[in-house]
Amino acid sequence: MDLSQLLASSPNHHLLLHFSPTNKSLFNFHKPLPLFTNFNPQRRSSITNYHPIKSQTLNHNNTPLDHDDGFILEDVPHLTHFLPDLPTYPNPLKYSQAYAIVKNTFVSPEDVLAQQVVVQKGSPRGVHFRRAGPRENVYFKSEEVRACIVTCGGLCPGINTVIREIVCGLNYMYGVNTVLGIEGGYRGFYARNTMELNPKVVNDIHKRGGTILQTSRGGHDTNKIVDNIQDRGINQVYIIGGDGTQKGAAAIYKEVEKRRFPVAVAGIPKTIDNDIAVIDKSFGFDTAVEEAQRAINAAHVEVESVENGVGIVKLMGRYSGFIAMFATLASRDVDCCLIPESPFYLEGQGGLFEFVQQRLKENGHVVIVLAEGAGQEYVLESVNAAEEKDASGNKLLLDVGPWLTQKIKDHFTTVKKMAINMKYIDPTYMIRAVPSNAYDNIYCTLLAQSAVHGAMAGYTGFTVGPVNSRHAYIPIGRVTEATNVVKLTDRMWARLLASTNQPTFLDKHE
Ligand SMILES: Nc1ncnc2c1ncn2[C@@H]1O[C@H](COP(=O)(O)OP(=O)(O)OP(=O)(O)O)[C@@H](O)[C@H]1O
Ligand SMILES: O=P(O)(O)OC[C@H]1O[C@](O)(CO)[C@@H](O)[C@@H]1O
Ligand SMILES: [Mg+2]
Repeated sequence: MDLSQLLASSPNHHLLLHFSPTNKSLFNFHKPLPLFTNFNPQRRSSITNYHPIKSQTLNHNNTPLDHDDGFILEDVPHLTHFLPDLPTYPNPLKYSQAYAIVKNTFVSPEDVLAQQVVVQKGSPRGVHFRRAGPRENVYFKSEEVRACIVTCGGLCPGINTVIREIVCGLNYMYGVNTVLGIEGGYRGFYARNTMELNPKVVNDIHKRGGTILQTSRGGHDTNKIVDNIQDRGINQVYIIGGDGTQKGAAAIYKEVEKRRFPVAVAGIPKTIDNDIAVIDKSFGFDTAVEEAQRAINAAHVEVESVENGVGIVKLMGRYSGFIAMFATLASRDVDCCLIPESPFYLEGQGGLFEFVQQRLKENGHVVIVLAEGAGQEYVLESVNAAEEKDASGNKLLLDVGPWLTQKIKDHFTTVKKMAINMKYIDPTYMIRAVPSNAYDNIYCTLLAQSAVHGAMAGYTGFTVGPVNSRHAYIPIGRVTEATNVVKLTDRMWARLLASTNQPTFLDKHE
């Protein structure tokens, strides 16, 4: 039995597959753990803590060889899990000019990607995800597809490219003519209009930043959204957004499944903060880092042209300092990078004031890159503000930029009696409102095409994204269970410290 037959015959949504080298077929199906039968994103942590089953091969004395492959496939749901009689059709790509001479047009149902590629001899094979790409059979007739696209959460370079490539991918690869754009985020399903999308309408939208569909926070009402999906006869839903959006997508998928609708729900992860777990990097991040260089460069030019110049550049990053870290690593003009993951302090030995003074003495100027989520506890102390939330329930951050600017000014003028030239730059929205760069445009195309192939193949409740450079279908709960943050114990942060030679702020002396 091959995997596709197996999938079609299984009533379970999440299969735990276990590799056995003694088997001819790559996959040896084990009865799924009950945990996987009713997938609940809230319960994902127990899956993470799951200990791989040991495969025990008997030797010729009938005693088990202690041999642990530890292969785990964290699979995505398929429409046939709740609609077992769903008809299937040959993939139209079989007749596509584009794929005419491609050696392997279709991804083998047995192709998977390893989450960990750095392993030791003898280590368990670990977690794998299903490889993204076109499948030999599809579960939709092209002329019957009614797809929709929605964009939610904050902006990010490349959203329009993803929209464009979903529309063009559906049309050019699968002959789909009906694609609706849902306007204004999740609430647009029930409170706004839709727009018709076709290759002509989306032709040059990738040249613009933002989203032609508009976006919003809050307003997610699962029942109203799924009612609307039903009323409009939509059978493929493409949802572009960050961690909050993906949680919303998981809820939509669950409701669709409960109602047993033949609707594929595909998530495309979007976040300027690069805070989505599992995937290598989020689209638009590269563009944002590049755009941040312009602000850092401006700060550097300003401060090196005056006496005792202090430049501060505030960049986005609520809980994850990736933009600040990568922008710093790329620039070489940054003296110190402050991120939410690495607490800092101002006064005393090893503090920021001491460091600024030292760099002013050595170089005559200093540039600080500050992630917006850094030092929130200090700002809170100084302004004593009540906690506010946005419409989606995300905590609204206090503005650390002006706070730090003032602190440094006060310290040098009143304590050190030293004149400094402060230049504060806040390009936060500018770095995410630009169109995507060449790299991100290609990345967005791959994401969009992978999402289209996955939905056409009947997968649902999945997020698409690169895992170790290859695109995979990932269960939505897997990308929302944790936030991707800069790990101070990883080498990347050490590389930054080695490059800027800034204080680590680890040894505060009270
Ligand atoms: N737990 C949740 N369940 C259902 N819907 C949610 C959930 N969290 C957020 N949403 C919805 O998802 C949409 C976007 O969420 P949010 O504003 O948090 O942005 P995001 O997708 O996380 O993107 P980003 O953080 O990159 O701006 C909103 O419409 C919000 O109502
Ligand atoms: O667009 P808003 O609602 O001002 O939100 C800004 C937030 O969105 C993000 O860009 C994430 O999308 C954060 O970096 C930032 O804090
Ligand atoms: Mg978010």
